[in-house]
Amino acid sequence: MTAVLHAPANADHVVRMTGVHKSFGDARRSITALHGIDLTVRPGEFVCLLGASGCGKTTLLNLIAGLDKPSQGTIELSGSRPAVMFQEAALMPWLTAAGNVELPLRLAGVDRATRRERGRELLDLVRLGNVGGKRPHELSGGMRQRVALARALASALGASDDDASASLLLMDEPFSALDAITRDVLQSELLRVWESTGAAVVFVTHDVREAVRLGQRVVLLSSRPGRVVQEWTTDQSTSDGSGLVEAINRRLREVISDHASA
Ligand SMILES: Nc1ncnc2c1ncn2[C@@H]1O[C@H](COP(=O)(O)OP(=O)(O)OP(=O)(O)O)[C@@H](O)[C@H]1O
Repeated sequence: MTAVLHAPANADHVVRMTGVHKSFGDARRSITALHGIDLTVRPGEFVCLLGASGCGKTTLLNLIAGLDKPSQGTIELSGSRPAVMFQEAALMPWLTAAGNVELPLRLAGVDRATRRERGRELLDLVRLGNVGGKRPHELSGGMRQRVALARALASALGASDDDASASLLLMDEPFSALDAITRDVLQSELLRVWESTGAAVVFVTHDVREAVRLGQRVVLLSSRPGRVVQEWTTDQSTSDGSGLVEAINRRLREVISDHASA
């Protein structure tokens, strides 16, 4: 069975994937990118998807985002369509930072006064309240990613935070093109923004440290075809996470070498 379903608004999950397979190509030359994925993300949860290059992380996000359809299995979504943020900010160069943040609201038919106010609020949230009038080429890479985050929040949350519990933000290696210092700053900014909005986040990365720092749960995918190999719950209150980073790195190395010798 293949289906993308809509769960009731008060569901105990923002997305539930059951037995999801994804293949590309035709019967003669087919690539299986994902094999039997079962994954549930609860409202407000922060889940990191970790795996080696080519294991199907982006494919999985695209399926949740509705940008592609599963070959088999079901994907149940509650709330509205998830918002996506990519490695590149992909801002509209002719719009100001504020104009970019307001764009999803404009497309959703939100009136001008409300979207101006909401745009300002979201730019303030990502600490860019003073650059709303600048265009993307006038901003640093880190600032552009902050604008992209504010725009994704506008798309996920809409004109107010009232229904944030059903919102889902999908992030595909959003900080991997940034230098280490900017990445570190943006990771803590993202945690602050996540805590203040209450939206759920699915964050794709191949960086174990980043996954452990950000996620409440880290889900490891095998090399292609991607399957869920193991999951860890992080408990950031009791340790600095270094033991967990080491354990996940060990498992990741095993997964990669199993694949190389298969
Ligand atoms: N549209 C497509 N047509 C054919 N093959 C595809 C398509 N999209 C992805 N693939 C293949 O599916 C597999 C998974 O790709 P995907 O981009 O999801 O991996 P990934 O884990 O996100 O990789 P990376 O970390 O390098 O970005 C790869 O082998 C890729 O070549």
